[in-house]
Formats: sequence, structure tokens, C-alpha cells
Amino acid sequence: MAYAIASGLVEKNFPCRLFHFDRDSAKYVRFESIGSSSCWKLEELLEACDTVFFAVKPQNFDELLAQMNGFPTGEKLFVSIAAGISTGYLAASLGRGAKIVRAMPNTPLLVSMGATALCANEQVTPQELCYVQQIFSQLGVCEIIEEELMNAIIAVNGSSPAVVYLFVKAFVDGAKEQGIDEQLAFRLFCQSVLGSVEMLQSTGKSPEELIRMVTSPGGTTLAILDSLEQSHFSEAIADSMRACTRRAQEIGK
Ligand SMILES: NC(=O)C1=CN([C@@H]2O[C@H](COP(=O)(O)OP(=O)(O)OC[C@H]3O[C@@H](n4cnc5c(N)ncnc54)[C@H](OP(=O)(O)O)[C@@H]3O)[C@@H](O)[C@H]2O)C=CC1
Ligand SMILES: O=C(O)[C@@H]1CCC=N1
Repeated sequence: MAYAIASGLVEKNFPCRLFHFDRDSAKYVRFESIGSSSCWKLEELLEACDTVFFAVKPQNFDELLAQMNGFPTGEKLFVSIAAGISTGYLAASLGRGAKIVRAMPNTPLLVSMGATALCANEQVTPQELCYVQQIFSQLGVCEIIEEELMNAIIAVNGSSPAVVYLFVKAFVDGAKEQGIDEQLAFRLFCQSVLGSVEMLQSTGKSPEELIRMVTSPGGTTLAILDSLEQSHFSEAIADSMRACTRRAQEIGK
């Protein structure tokens, strides 16, 4: 994720200098290839940067924060993209005055089509939050939300790409089973998803209205929708979103 953010900023010519630190120096080649400077110690990075992104897995946070112990946070802005880790948890280690933005991005930011949600603690000024919003806006859309919704939002943008890919795979597998060439089904279905999303965004019509436009009385769409609802499709999605939020809450404990 760190590379996706950094390379996106470089591609968009966002005015900034980039530095990276990772305990696995094999990762450095990729970052150096986009002009980011390698730091061989965390302190080097902390000294060089005004805005510091934390992009390690949630289970690595304790050791990362321990490495930072005692380093003056000063006016630095910290941005964490970890699922489930609250600004309060980070402030308990970084110090109560630490400026912390919590972000939930998603992998489509690799193709500048990301969707990111942000919140900040009270130490962050509106200008600083706006700066972080500008960063993520280079890579797609970026919305500011309340921290109490940061765990629930993960199902909506952070994890949802995986569900979309699963959905595509299920349709392509279903097409194959009915004798349709896999690649052809993939092309037609992806275009159908793209076109449907464009309809939602450009017509201003609700999902329900657009469903009505596709569904002829007694026709094929009614058959596919009825069959999905008999399998409790909407309920399964809502259940899966609750599971996602619960997992984020567990990670944060
Ligand atoms: N993947 C996604 O779609 C999304 C992920 N996120 C969040 O992004 C974060 C990063 O995920 P991802 O990019 O997949 O993670 P990766 O494991 O790919 O990258 C994290 C890197 O940090 C290194 N690292 C771990 N601990 C330390 C440490 N103490 N000091 C220095 N480097 C360290 C890791 O090394 P090593 O490999 O040795 O552990 C690894 O190279 C997660 O917190 C996740 O919740 C948020 C939104 C979407
Ligand atoms: O699976 C995860 O925990 C991370 C957070 C959102 C997407 N990937």
C-alpha cells in the first residue's frame, strides 16, 4: 500500500520529497526506482519528513511504536492506513499532542481510482487534514468521516474490492459452466460492471430505479434477481459487512 500511494503521487507530480523505511531492505529497489530516498534507520526517516505514513500491518504496530519511543513528535503529521488501529491507540504511544490522521484507502488507488476515507484527532488542524485529503485525492476520491465509523467503512471501500473480484469470478465461472469462453465472459462482464457504475454516477438515478429499467415484467432479470434473493443475497452482504467491522474491532483491541 505504501508503494501504491508513493508511486501514485510521483505519477501525478504531487509536490513532495519522498523517503521510505522498511525493515525488509529488499523492498527498497522499487521505492528508489520512483525517486524515493532510502532511510536505513527509522530515526533518519523521522528527521527527514514532516508527514509520516505508517503502512505496516496492524500486528506490527506495537513493535513499530516501540521503535519510535522517545522520538519527539513535534509538529509532525502522522498518517496511519492500518485497519482497526484508532488515533487514540497511536496517541497513547506517540504522545497526547501527536497529530494523527487515520485513513482507510483501497488497492484501486494503484490505478488512480482509489476510494479513501479519512478522520483525524483533535490535534490536526483543518489545513493539515485538507493536505492529507489532497494527497489521497490525487489517487481517486477521498471522503472525511467521523472516527467512530472508521471500522464500519472498511467493508465499504477497503475490503470491498475483494468482494467485487469474487463477484466477477463467480459470473465468469458461471458463464464458463454454460459454455461461454472465459475471456469473452470476462470482457463482457467487466464492461457491464463499468457501464453500470457509470449509469449510477452519471444519471443520478437510484439503484432501485436502475434495477427497474433493466427488469422487464416476467423476464430474465426478474429470474436472476429472484434466484439471488432466494439465496439471501442482500442479507449475506449485510452479514459479511458486519463480520468485516467485527474483525476490525478485534484487531484494534
Ligand atoms: N491491502 C489493502 O487492500 C489495504 C491495506 N490497508 C492497510 O495497509 C497496511 C499495510 O498493508 P500492506 O501494504 O498489505 O502490508 P505489507 O506487509 O505489504 O507492507 C508492510 C511493510 O512494512 C514492513 N514492516 C513491518 N513491521 C515493520 C517495522 N516495525 N519497521 C519497519 N518495517 C516494518 C513489512 O515487512 P515484513 O514483510 O517483514 O513484515 C512490509 O515490508 C495494513 O495496516 C492494512 O491494514 C489499508 C487499506 C487497504
Ligand atoms: O484485509 C485487510 O485487513 C486490509 C484492510 C482493508 C483491506 N485490506
